[in-house]
Amino acid sequence: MAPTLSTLQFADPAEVTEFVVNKGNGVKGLSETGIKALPDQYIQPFEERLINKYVNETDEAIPVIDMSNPDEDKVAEAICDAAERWGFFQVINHGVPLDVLDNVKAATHRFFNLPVEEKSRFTRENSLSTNVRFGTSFSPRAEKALEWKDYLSLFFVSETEAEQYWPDACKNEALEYMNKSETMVRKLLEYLGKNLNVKELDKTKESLFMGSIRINLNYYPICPNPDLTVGVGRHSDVSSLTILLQDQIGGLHVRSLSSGNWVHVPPVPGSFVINIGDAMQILSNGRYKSVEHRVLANGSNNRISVPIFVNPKPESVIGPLPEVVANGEEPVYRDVVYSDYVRYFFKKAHDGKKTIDFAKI
Ligand SMILES: COc1cc(/C=C/C(=O)SCCNC(=O)CCNC(=O)[C@H](O)C(C)(C)COP(=O)(O)OP(=O)(O)OC[C@H]2O[C@@H](n3cnc4c(N)ncnc43)[C@H](O)[C@@H]2OP(=O)(O)O)ccc1O
Ligand SMILES: O=C(O)CCC(=O)C(=O)O
Ligand SMILES: [Fe+2]
Repeated sequence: MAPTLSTLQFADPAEVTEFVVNKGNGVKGLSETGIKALPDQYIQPFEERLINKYVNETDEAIPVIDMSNPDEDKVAEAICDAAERWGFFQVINHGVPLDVLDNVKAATHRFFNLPVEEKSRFTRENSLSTNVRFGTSFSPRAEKALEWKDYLSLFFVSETEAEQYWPDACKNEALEYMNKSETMVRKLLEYLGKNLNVKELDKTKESLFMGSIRINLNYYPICPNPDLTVGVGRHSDVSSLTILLQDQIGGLHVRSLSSGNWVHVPPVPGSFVINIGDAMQILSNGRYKSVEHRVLANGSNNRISVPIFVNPKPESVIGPLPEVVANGEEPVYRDVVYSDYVRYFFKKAHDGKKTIDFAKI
């Protein structure tokens, strides 16, 4: 039977961890007990909190790019410029049908609203596939302070594997979202590649830029003391490109490369937030920037987001592209096997931009 407010007592912090992490209730389960104060293990060090009054007043904003005429040179230029100067931008009129976005958002709520017994079938311990993982925070065993977020992570291997192992509550919608976004993803990579002297997305470039796909469904429940914690701590993604669908609640902040300010990414209906990941920063020898971002916890609303991480193939060796260093430019990064890079990322707590040091010469 599901625990109720009256039966739940968290006499000591270990009981919270047992309930949230080990029993699979997640922070959503904790939030729904009606808990009034943030448990100690979620209290972030002062400097990691993103209290509104400490976010600099700024009129900076990440670019919003209209892709209605994707073959216009100015669209490609705006995207490459944003990738160099911000590492982040939003796209509108991107060609992905809006009902596909609505459906995957509804499916995200459907999955997280399942009873804990159902969701727990997909925890690291129980999941029948290592490609499907329901979890909480980022890396609970490595973190000193936990993050106020639950997630379902789906690594795409094949339609057949997804059909067999992904949760029924969301698999069709997640697959459709992934498939219907492919044309836009190719277009974005084609623009970014051309600007690096990559003439076409041939098989080699395809496996470097978009050789594997992971979709995460993120759930940020209402938090009792949002100012003391974070939804997601400062990090950069390890992908080549991330396509993020957010709902109307807001809370994502990006570090401006020019000022160092934390800049809010306002929800724009029907848009995607696109960001450069570490793999693309490495392949472009630092021309495109994977930028620190983080998510505020929220005291009044539940929030969801659905990132598609477009990555190199796990076995790919990534380093600065020959096309980029052909003109004598010094490589800033060494060659690394992509799965080694990702394992290094997942094994430690979020730490801003430090993961990329793994590949620095
Ligand atoms: C969760 O909160 C997040 C996530 C993020 C993610 C940002 C990204 O950019 S994700 C894109 C990552 N790239 C890929 O997935 C493509 C390439 N994939 C691979 O190379 C491999 O699948 C692998 C990820 C390296 C896993 O390899 P494998 O040899 O099978 O090793 P495992 O034993 O399964 O995992 C090793 C270790 O990694 C951690 N881990 C694995 N998967 C996840 C996951 N989906 N979410 C969280 N952590 C994961 C885990 O520690 C594993 O060790 P365990 O002992 O715990 O099993 C950004 C921000 C966020 O807040
Ligand atoms: O939820 C968001 O807005 C961003 C989440 C994120 O940064 C991630 O999953 O990597
Ligand atoms: Fe991220």
